[in-house]
Amino acid sequence: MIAFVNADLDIRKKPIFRNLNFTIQPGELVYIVGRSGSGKTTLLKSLYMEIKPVKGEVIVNGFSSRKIRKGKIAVLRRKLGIVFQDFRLLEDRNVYDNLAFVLKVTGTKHSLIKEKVMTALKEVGLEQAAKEMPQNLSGGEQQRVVIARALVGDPVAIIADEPTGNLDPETSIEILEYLKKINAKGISVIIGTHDYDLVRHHPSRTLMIKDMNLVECTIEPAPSGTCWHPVPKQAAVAS
Ligand SMILES: Nc1ncnc2c1ncn2[C@@H]1O[C@H](COP(=O)(O)OP(=O)(O)OP(=O)(O)O)[C@@H](O)[C@H]1O
Repeated sequence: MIAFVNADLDIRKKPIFRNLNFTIQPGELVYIVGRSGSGKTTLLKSLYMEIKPVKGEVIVNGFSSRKIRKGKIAVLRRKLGIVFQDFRLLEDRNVYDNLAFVLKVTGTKHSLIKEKVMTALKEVGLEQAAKEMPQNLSGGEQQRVVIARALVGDPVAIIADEPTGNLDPETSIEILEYLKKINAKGISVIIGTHDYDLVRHHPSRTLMIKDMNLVECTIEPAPSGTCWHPVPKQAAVAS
């Protein structure tokens, strides 16, 4: 479970969020949407405690930002799979070793590594690519490897920051399908994105950044019907 309680988030003393109060239940798929610079990355970073609230707290999987000790942040992060827009795969290792690396540094028993890596690769349909070097794969395939890497440690939640930012629209939808499949297993998925088209294709709970806070919203067509905009829930009901 994720809970923000009266939380203020700053970046270098610049206020980004004020008085955040919301929860995400286990197993939810939630989009965080907002224009460039509104604070999507900041919010996602606070989930893995790279940024801590300057006031109030965020509680993630039982760890409070107010109480967590430095050593426990690594423990929390092991239960979170993190997916970035720019993949961040190790280019000097093949796909298998990129995943195995995560398990080795977290002290997984040697005898379990192969099975866990191959199971995660199967989840994203890439078991045949285990021996490939990441740079020989397409962008969409690399992002699927990143998703497998995020899954390999049996996370309670996947946190994805613009996971489709470098991909074409069709591949983006495919990536979302993999994330939805993972979510169907009960793993929470939190996605920061400004790709409203993607949200429209795979609708789910959507939180929009507005006035340094988050409002529940629905992705609705603009009057022209050609562009899609987030509409705050109350306004959507009224119209
Ligand atoms: N290292 C930094 N130093 C100073 N300001 C920063 C830094 N990182 C982010 N910011 C500022 O904090 C605000 C929120 O940034 P953030 O990256 O969270 O937004 P975002 O919604 O994820 O943007 P984008 O969609 O462009 O990635 C922005 O105004 C940004 O300029």
